[in-house]
Amino acid sequence: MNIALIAHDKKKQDIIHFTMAYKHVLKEHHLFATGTTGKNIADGTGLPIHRFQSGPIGGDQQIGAKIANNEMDAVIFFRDPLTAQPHEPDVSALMRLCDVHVIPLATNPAAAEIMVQALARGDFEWRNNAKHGQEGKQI
Ligand SMILES: O=C(CO)COP(=O)(O)O
Repeated sequence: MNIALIAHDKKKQDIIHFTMAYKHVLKEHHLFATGTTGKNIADGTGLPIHRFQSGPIGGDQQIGAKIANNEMDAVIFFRDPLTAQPHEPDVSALMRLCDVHVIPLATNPAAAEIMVQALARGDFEWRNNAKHGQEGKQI
């Protein structure tokens, strides 16, 4: 599965701890991230991860494009709900696209834990059907 990992600055430590704890699951998947989050995760865990631009300069939109193209299977996005973000429209657009394309989105560690455990159980196999069944179709 293709999994996007994103964290706002005050949540970066949380996502490093999370990816360390679930490295054994995440290493079986293709990982993508916004720039700084990706660097922190790669440095902290050694996991290979494709890094897009940093969020405020377009990384959220690049991940959104992958979602729109049905190329992302899950998004883990540790948002900071207590700090205004200069690129709030991009953040909202990314989450909106998850809902448009029915892509699982976890916005905090409790939800992400459930998501990763489901991933380990094979509960995301329906995404393979969604990818092969919907190619080129409008929704
Ligand atoms: O701002 C972000 C998500 O909206 C995250 O971007 P960085 O991973 O580059 O810090």
